Amino acid sequence: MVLLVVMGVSGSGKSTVGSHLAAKLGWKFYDADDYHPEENTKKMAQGIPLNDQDRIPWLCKLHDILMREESAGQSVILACSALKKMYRHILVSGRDAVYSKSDHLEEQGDPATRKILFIHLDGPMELIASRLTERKGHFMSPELLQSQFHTLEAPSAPENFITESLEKSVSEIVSEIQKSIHLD
Ligand SMILES: Nc1ncnc2c1ncn2[C@@H]1O[C@H](COP(=O)(O)OP(=O)(O)OP(=O)(O)O)[C@@H](O)[C@H]1O
Ligand SMILES: O=C(O)[C@H](O)[C@@H](O)[C@H](O)[C@H](O)CO
Repeated sequence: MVLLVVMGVSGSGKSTVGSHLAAKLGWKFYDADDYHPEENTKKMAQGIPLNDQDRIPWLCKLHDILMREESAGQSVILACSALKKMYRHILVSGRDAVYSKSDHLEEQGDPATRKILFIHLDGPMELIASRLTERKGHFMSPELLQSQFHTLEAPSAPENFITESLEKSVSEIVSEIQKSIHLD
C-alpha cells in the first residue's frame, strides 16, 4: 500500500501526471483542487493568493482522506500543491502538525514522515507560464504563478520525496516515477 502526493506550483502538471500514473497503476486518484471550499476557488479565480488560514482546513481534509485510504489498505495518488513544508506535514500528520515544531516532525526514522512519498514536479517558471496560458477552462488565474513560486518551499532531506523535471513528456515522467517506486 503506497500513498503518493504529486506536488508543485500551479501548472506544474500535478493533475495530468497524477491521473496518468493512477490510470497506469490502477490506483485511486484524488485531485486536491476538487476539495477547496468555494471561497478558496473564488479567491484564486480573482487572482488572490491563498494564505495559511485558507489552506490549513483544506489540507486537514486531504489528510483525513489519505488516512482513510491507508486504513482501507488502498494505494492512492493525490495531486496537491503542498507548497510549504508545514503543508506537507499536515498531509502526513494532520492538524497537530500546525502546532508542532517542524524539527520534531522531521526526526529521522519517524514513521509518520515516511508514510507519504512526495513527488515534486519542478521546472522553470517561463515554461509553466506558457503552459498555463494555453490551458483552458480552469479556475486558477495564471497571474498567481509568481506567488506560487514565492510560497514554494521545495522539499528537502529528511522529507520523503523525489524530484522530477516537468520539462520531460508526461509519459517519461510517469515511467520515471514508476521506476523510482519500483512499480515498472
Ligand atoms: N510534462 C508535460 N508536458 C507538456 N505539457 C504538460 C506537461 N504536464 C502538464 N502539461 C500541461 O500543462 C498544463 C498544466 O497541467 P496541469 O493542469 O496538470 O497542472 P496542475 O499542476 O495540476 O495545475 P493546477 O495546480 O493549477 O491545477 C495542462 O494544460 C497540461 O496539459
Ligand atoms: O495551494 C494553493 O495555492 C492551491 O492549491 C493552488 O495551487 C490550487 O489549488 C491549484 O494548484 C490551482 O489549480
